[in-house]
Amino acid sequence: MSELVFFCGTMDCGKSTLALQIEHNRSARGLVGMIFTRNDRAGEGKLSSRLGLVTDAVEVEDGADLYAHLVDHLSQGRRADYVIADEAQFLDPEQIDQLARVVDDLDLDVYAFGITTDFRSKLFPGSQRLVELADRVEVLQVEALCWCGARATHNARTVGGVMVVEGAQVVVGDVTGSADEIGYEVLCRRHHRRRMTAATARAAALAPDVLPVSSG
Ligand SMILES: Nc1ncnc2c1ncn2[C@@H]1O[C@H](COP(=O)(O)OP(=O)(O)O)[C@@H](O)[C@H]1O
Ligand SMILES: Cc1cn([C@H]2C[C@H](O)[C@@H](COP(=O)(O)O)O2)c(=O)[nH]c1=O
Repeated sequence: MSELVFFCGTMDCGKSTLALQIEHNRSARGLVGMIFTRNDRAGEGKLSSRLGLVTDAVEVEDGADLYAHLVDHLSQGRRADYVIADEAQFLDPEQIDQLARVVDDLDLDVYAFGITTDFRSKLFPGSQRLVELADRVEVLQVEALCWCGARATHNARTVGGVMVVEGAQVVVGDVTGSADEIGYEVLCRRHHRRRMTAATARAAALAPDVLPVSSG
């Protein structure tokens, strides 16, 4: 029985690496995958991991019909034995419905990978639809860590290391942003709520004691 599986986690927890491993293991056995992505940091039509691996993929455009894309592909006599969709948080809810239809009507496994929540800890619409429709939701086991050592569960957007809470939902970027550009940092919930990033925690630790010291 084919399935729609949503592999999720914070940024930088190994989702794209797992997508590439699934692709590698299946193609090593002669299977052919249809790989979708959207807004990968490596550029259009790429699925890339921070471990340095990258593969070609179909860039999903606004309004593209993923079910129709597969039907066209198959009716041209070309193969697709399974589907991978990386950066699935950027897909429209309708496109997630199309992926569910690929599972049900074309009997192909669909493996979707993405972050569930944005920098304000709100669900991305595509991820919400995946949680609603997936046969299985798998949280990645290699956990990313907050600067405090706790499991990172939230994605913060930063400018110069300082967490921001205003802005567009979609801004492509990385967890290694330079000082003045928009970047991201994964945090535990406590530090996301307190807007305390590694940089602001470091600055607070270095600041002179704010409590008055008096002998009386
Ligand atoms: N130099 C490295 N050595 C070992 N593992 C690394 C290295 N750089 C990155 N990683 C691993 O890659 C993970 C990020 O993988 P990636 O697939 O790009 O994440 P995601 O798609 O979830 O954002 C990190 O959490 C870490 O486990
Ligand atoms: C939190 C958050 C992230 N993004 C972007 C930043 C990256 O380009 C991707 C996540 O990629 P990864 O492979 O999981 O690291 O999403 C965004 O646009 N908006 C956000 O709020």
